[in-house]
Amino acid sequence: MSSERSFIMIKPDGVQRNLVSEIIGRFERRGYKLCGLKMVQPTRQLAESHYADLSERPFFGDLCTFLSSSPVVAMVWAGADVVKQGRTMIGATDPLKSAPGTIRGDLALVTGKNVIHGSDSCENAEKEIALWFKDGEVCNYEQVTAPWIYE
Ligand SMILES: Nc1ncnc2c1ncn2[C@@H]1O[C@H](COP(=O)(O)OP(=O)(O)OP(=O)(O)O)[C@@H](O)[C@H]1O
Repeated sequence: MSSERSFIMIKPDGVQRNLVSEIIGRFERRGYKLCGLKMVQPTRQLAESHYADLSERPFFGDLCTFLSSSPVVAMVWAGADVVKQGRTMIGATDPLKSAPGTIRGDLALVTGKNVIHGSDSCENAEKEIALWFKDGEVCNYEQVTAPWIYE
């Protein structure tokens, strides 16, 4: 059983479009364990910190304005290979290049409104969890269904 964790965020468009249960359901049904969840309207500063790696890109300002424009659902999911598998479930950055069956391939059309974020490495996942969650807000518990999910 893996303790790997990923930071997954339903962006403002996903919340406004009532896609929260659809997205959470996909991670639940896959077998992943929900360890943290909160709704928050990010400050501009939090949005800029989250996307700091993109600060030199021309779309950085618009991206941070968008992320702080409305509430998001911030989550921690745990389980086997969750960082890579989460990215696969999410699909390509450009929804038009995302395969059907992926979240973006099924639910989005443009890069600037691609409904969800997922960590791109285990190291970044832990950094993002520390940025978005305070101590005590993320739970570490035994998933009673684990023996029915893992060998
Ligand atoms: N060329 C672009 N024009 C406008 N927005 C962009 C562009 N490229 C990326 N973005 C936005 O910035 C976000 C972060 O870009 P990144 O390259 O890290 O893609 P990603 O890892 O698929 O997305 P995320 O970090 O949100 O999971 C994208 O999800 C998208 O919303």
